[in-house]
Amino acid sequence: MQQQQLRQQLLAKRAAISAPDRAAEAAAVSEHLLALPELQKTKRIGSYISVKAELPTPQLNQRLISMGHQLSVPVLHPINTGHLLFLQVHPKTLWVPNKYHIPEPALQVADITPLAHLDILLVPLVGFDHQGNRLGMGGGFYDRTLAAWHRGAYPHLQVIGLALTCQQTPKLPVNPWDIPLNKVITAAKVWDFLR
Ligand SMILES: Nc1nc2c(c(=O)[nH]1)N(C=O)[C@@H](CNc1ccc(C(=O)N[C@@H](CCC(=O)O)C(=O)O)cc1)CN2
Ligand SMILES: Nc1ncnc2c1ncn2[C@@H]1O[C@H](COP(=O)(O)OP(=O)(O)OP(=O)(O)O)[C@@H](O)[C@H]1O
Repeated sequence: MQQQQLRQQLLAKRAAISAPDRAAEAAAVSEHLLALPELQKTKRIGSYISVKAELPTPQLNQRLISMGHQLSVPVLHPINTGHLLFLQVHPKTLWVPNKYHIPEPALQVADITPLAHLDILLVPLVGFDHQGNRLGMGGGFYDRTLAAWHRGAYPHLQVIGLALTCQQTPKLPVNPWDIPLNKVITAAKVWDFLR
């Protein structure tokens, strides 16, 4: 199947999940994540602000902050088009919608967290397969932003996808620029992809 067709099919499946089911899956995913050994010490964590039918992150993000983790979220890079910057979230953060209507922190240089400083990056996805391949919204933002990581630039960084169960698919078509994930967490389990 064509990648775009597959994306539409997976987006439709995701949109068909009821709000209570979505919330229940998010709660289960949060429990799995927070139980990981690497989360037992405070870390610098990159997350995302969920929109529409994505696995919801508001409660998870709030819990990560209240546990003392330092939280950053993506901003569309103002200069390096197609890349993401991560900005730390704090009580005084001003939120502005980006061109996709996703809230992001107003750009403040002091809040920039270089990718190299993050320990864990939680990424949204449209689909994933059993080899850790990821299908996103089609902007290539995470692929571009993580290209240096994939070449070994910051080996301590773990990239973890958060997903609804219906987002798994047996095999995704893989493009040369696609960046595979270390783990994907669904309500039922933590998928570990050895690299
Ligand atoms: N919550 C969240 N944040 C994220 C991403 C994401 O997938 N989810 N991204 C992952 O890369 C980046 C933004 N990339 C995106 C690329 C395309 C579309 C998009 O096409 N969205 C709508 C149209 C939105 C609108 O204009 O209302 C669409 O479904 O067609 C959205 C985000 C960074 N932040
Ligand atoms: N490292 C890169 N350098 C240049 N272009 C890239 C790179 N990675 C991806 N792209 C471009 O981005 C476009 C979208 O890629 P793709 O469909 O794989 O995005 P995605 O992973 O689904 O999206 P996202 O990461 O934003 O959720 C492709 O046309 C591809 O050419």
